[in-house]
Amino acid sequence: MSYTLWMAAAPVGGPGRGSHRGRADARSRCIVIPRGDRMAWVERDVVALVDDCVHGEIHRFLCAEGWRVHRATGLQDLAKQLQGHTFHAGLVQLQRAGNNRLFELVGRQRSLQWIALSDPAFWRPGPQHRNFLAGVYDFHSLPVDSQRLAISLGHAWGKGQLLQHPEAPFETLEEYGIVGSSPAMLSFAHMLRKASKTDAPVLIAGESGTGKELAARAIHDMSSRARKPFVAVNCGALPPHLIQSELFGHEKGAFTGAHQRKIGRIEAADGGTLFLDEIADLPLSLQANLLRVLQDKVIERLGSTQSVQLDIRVLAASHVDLLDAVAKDLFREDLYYRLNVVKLVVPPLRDRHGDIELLAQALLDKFSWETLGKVKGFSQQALRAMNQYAWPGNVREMVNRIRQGIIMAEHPYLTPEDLGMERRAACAPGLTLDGARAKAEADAIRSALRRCQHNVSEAARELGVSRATMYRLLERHALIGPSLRATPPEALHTLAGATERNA
Ligand SMILES: Nc1ncnc2c1ncn2[C@@H]1O[C@H](COP(=O)(O)OP(=O)(O)OP(=O)(O)O)[C@@H](O)[C@H]1O
Repeated sequence: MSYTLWMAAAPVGGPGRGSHRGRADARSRCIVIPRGDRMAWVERDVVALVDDCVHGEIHRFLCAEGWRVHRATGLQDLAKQLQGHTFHAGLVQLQRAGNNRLFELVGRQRSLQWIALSDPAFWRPGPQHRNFLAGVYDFHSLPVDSQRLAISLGHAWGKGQLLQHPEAPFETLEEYGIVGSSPAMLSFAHMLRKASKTDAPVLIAGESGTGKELAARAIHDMSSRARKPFVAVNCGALPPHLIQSELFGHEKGAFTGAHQRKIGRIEAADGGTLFLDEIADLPLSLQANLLRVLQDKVIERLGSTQSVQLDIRVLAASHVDLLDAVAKDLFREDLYYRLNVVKLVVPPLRDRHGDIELLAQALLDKFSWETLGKVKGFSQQALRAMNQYAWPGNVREMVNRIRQGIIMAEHPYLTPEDLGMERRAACAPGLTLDGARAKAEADAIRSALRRCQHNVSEAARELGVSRATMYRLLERHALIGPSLRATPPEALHTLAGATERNA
């Protein structure tokens, strides 16, 4: 059975009730949804773990609004009810049962959307609640505003119903911290799930900050190696003179300063998954050694002639086009084909239509505890600015902007200025898509530079690009002002040249 999409946003009893195409029928405890020329009747159940007082407050109201409330008497009863019935929405009171077993139980439910009721005087989120907070659909302070609860319960139920729908071909990756339900992300999630079922190497491509490392982690967590180590190595961040010993380890006395045996990162991943991020930055000399690891699953520590047999799965990521690097003799072709058995491409944020608000809200939920919930949401202007922006630094840029906004905000609703997005970021009429992207990119760079007092390295970090890429972008957008010209021109060229490989 399938329902029209707007059903998820058709709360019962909220403001504008008469204008909604769905209406509640309290006697039959159903929501009435017109589908084409006929009506569909859908029963709406909600499971609730709340104390007597809250139950008394909400039970009558929710029943009158057409909800069937299944009250759990405790954690065990909740677990039993969840096993015996498919719920799309749940209510959980945090002050009463805010313990780890509850958070675990709540986090395990895939499609069920939870609404948390809490009394801020009794329950305050801490860092250990991050995952839980990111997974909860909505929060309400006690005493409950019934009208608002009915609205968000309607939304939560609709979302849960859509996610649980047996005909839905794709599932999101939210349980792995990857937010997004746009068609591009659902299709990516579908492929990622398939990739996780094998032991084959996976090459994860995608622009900087799109979530390649998160994707690698999700593949590992879904795989049969989930209980074994996940070792991530950023090949671009290792100093060239240390890279071999970092990756392969060394024996005592292998070189001056090698006072004791050291297990390298590859060996540390034995039994689990080795994730090689920014693989294009691996020097050619080490690419040959890595090829051997992939082919024979053996390594030799520096200073040793003994081979160590390993059982590892290799995942690699790159934001540069590796085939292009192969064509330029910067990357070994044989290694490329060894790594590229399965290829996943993480879509850039600008192509994830519909995900911007979802992601922004999830990030706000994740980070707002840092200021004890001082920030409640986004202003309409901020949402518009975010939706119109090209996000050259992808999700990482969004993370940075929202964190900064939360810290700097003077009001409960973040404005475009709090996010470092000027209102004029909106597209000017007559601008082509490429023109709009270029303009947005230049605006983002200007704002980042301003925020970082024109410190190029810091601004590059904030935007999620390398320093070399940053210089190339500065040149492209003619943004190299007097303060930046302090960098010697030859250094600029070297950097820009290096970037051709990277960007
Ligand atoms: N879909 C997502 N949902 C929630 N957070 C995300 C998502 N994608 C990325 N992030 C967050 O964005 C930041 C950047 O993600 P990540 O490091 O995985 O990107 P990357 O593509 O590996 O970047 P790079 O190419 O620079 O290595 C991290 O803080 C990550 O948690």
